[in-house]
Amino acid sequence: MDIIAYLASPASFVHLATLCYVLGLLTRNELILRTFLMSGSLFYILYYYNIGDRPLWEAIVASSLIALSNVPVIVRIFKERSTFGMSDEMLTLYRSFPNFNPGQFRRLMRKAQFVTVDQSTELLHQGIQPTHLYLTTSYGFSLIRDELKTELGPDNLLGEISFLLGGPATATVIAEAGCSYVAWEVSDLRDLMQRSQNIENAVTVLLSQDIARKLAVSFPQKSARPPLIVDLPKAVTPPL
Ligand SMILES: Nc1ncnc2c1ncn2[C@@H]1O[C@@H]2COP(=O)(O)O[C@H]2[C@H]1O
Repeated sequence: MDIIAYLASPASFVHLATLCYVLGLLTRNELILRTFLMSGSLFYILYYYNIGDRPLWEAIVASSLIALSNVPVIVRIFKERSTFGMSDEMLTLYRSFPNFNPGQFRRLMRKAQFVTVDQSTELLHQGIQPTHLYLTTSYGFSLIRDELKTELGPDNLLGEISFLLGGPATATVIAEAGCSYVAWEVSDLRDLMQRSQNIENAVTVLLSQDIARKLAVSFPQKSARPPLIVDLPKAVTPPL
């Protein structure tokens, strides 16, 4: 049989369908797997349509349902991996989350509040447990610790130390009139992290990197509290 006749015959469709299924099942990449499974189902549909005197409609409907069931998952994977449809404002903000994939970033942003301050507002108070974590998106933030004061600009996380350590704020932060920030309720963030291990990892890395960046330009005024030393029970030597 020459190649043209073979490609036009129903046998080629079933061979291609099988090849797609086999290649799909050999990969661990979910997008490729689902694309192969869908292509395999489409070749089966062509096969069932052409194999007999009349199309095998029952088999065509079954294969169509199998092919279609891949579509929502393929769309979801695309949305996870692509910034398609994000506004310019979101794309700019996304640069502050380099270790998040677009899907994780979208989930995080669904919990965010975007605030522009019209009068001077205290966001964090030294010694008091914060209710929110903040990301500055403009200049105009005053950071006050004990008798020291400095100004902070955009792209700074605020409240990440108490978020990670579970203690009170280590400084007071005041947002001056006109400045803007993004805020997350601590409880929403913890909830999100509890539901997704990947988001928990991404948030932890983001906060740790922010602290490391701040530490790189600070000098200790006093020594940090030493690690807690716990008296562990002595190991019992089993009798011989
Ligand atoms: N040296 C610093 N440089 C920049 N930001 C700081 C510094 N010290 C404290 N902060 C911020 O001020 C916040 C006060 O609340 P947290 O201690 O939770 O987290 C703190 C940091 O986000």
